Amino acid sequence: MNRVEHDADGGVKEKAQTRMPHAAIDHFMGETYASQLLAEACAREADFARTEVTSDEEPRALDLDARRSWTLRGGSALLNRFEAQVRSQADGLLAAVGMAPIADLVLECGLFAHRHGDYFRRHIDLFAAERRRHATHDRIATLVYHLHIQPKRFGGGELVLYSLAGAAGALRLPPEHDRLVVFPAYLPHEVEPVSVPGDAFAHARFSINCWLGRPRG
Ligand SMILES: O=C(O)CCC(=O)C(=O)O
Ligand SMILES: [Fe+2]
Repeated sequence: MNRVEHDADGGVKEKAQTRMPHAAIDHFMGETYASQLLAEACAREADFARTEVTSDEEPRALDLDARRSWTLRGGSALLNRFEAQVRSQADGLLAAVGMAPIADLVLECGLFAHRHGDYFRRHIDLFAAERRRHATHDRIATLVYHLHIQPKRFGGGELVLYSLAGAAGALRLPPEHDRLVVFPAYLPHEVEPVSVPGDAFAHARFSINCWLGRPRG
């Protein structure tokens, strides 16, 4: 046994950090931004469509067994602002999960909503094996920025990180308003089912999901 496994509480955390490297940054964008983005999301409810996923066969298709959530279609100046903030801090965000800076960084960002009954089953964000031919870059790190009305009106929706070794533990992160979570794109994870009493769109679990990637040489 190594030193970490002999440790008390702190050691357990350290072990989880080794198996499921992640970082959480509170107040990442600030309340003014978060409430503006929530207001925009609600005003544009009609621009949200069911999220599609990439499979081995197809670059984009609905697969409601794997993923039930909603994606904002069309651009957003607020999303662009988030992207600019991430770009300016990219090296530090990568370092927070033990990853090296990425030359020619590629960013993919989108705004998502999980409504009543929605979820995203266990998956990795990396396009591996056959799926890889559908993309021109490789995802290196996943960023998830959670936001929702205060106080929170939904239940569930925990982001669960798993170690690569599968059964060796899981880390359940409740979505916290204005918090950014960073983890390597190879780490298996899921969004547990969300329950939104009444299912008002404004009460949904919102998130910006953003990937830091590297163009393929
Ligand atoms: O919303 C989340 O917490 C994570 C979503 C996710 O896993 C993804 O979009 O790939
Ligand atoms: Fe994911």
